[in-house]
Amino acid sequence: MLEPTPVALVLRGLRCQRGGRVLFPAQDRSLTTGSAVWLRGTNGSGKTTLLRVLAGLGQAAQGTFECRLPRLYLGHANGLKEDLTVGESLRWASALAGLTPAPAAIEGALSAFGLRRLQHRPVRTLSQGQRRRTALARLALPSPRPALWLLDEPFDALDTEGVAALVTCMREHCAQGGAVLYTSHLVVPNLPSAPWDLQALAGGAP
Ligand SMILES: Nc1ncnc2c1ncn2[C@@H]1O[C@H](COP(=O)(O)OP(=O)(O)OP(=O)(O)O)[C@@H](O)[C@H]1O
Repeated sequence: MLEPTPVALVLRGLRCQRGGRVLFPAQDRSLTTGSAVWLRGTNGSGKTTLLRVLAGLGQAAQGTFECRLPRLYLGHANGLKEDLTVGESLRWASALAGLTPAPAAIEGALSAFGLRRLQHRPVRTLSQGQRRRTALARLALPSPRPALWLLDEPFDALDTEGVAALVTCMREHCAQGGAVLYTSHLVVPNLPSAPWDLQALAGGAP
């Protein structure tokens, strides 16, 4: 008999609020390891708020959730320091995550996002897409354990090649027993994903 796929995340009646308003109906959901889930919803429906709560950066209004994998959250903002180079930024992000990747792993992650040629360039000289690639490169570092990635609009500012690099990275992560919950306003090609629709409550949208 096949073993059931392990659960990465469970939500039980979870609701979130901003500015004192509850944003969406109670969510009862689960995400399994090895899967990517596309969190969809209109502007203002509460996707960012929900991801931040799941990342431990905000409080739920009601309900609970249980995450059975380590979490890695990447928000809208790239969180880069203007004076660091691309290579230093990746090493800094690794250190913040408690990782000390070997030089070959850093090179591999830079290559995965087409950044090797830019590795000595300061962040302040990068375009928006190059900044996004730099922030995302940490996803291509070898990880000691499968994780749940919580990615808020990770495809923003990426060109076709950047989208393909991130899709490859997400697919490999799922194949290795990780899980991904991401938002995107556009359909992402070649990324099999289960949809999760967040419906704003009346008065919850802009
Ligand atoms: N600082 C704030 N104070 C009060 N309300 C806020 C604040 N920030 C956001 N909101 C409101 O919370 C709601 C949910 O915002 P959130 O950013 O989670 O939505 P979203 O689904 O991620 O939207 P988008 O698709 O536009 O990124 C919105 O209606 C927004 O107006």
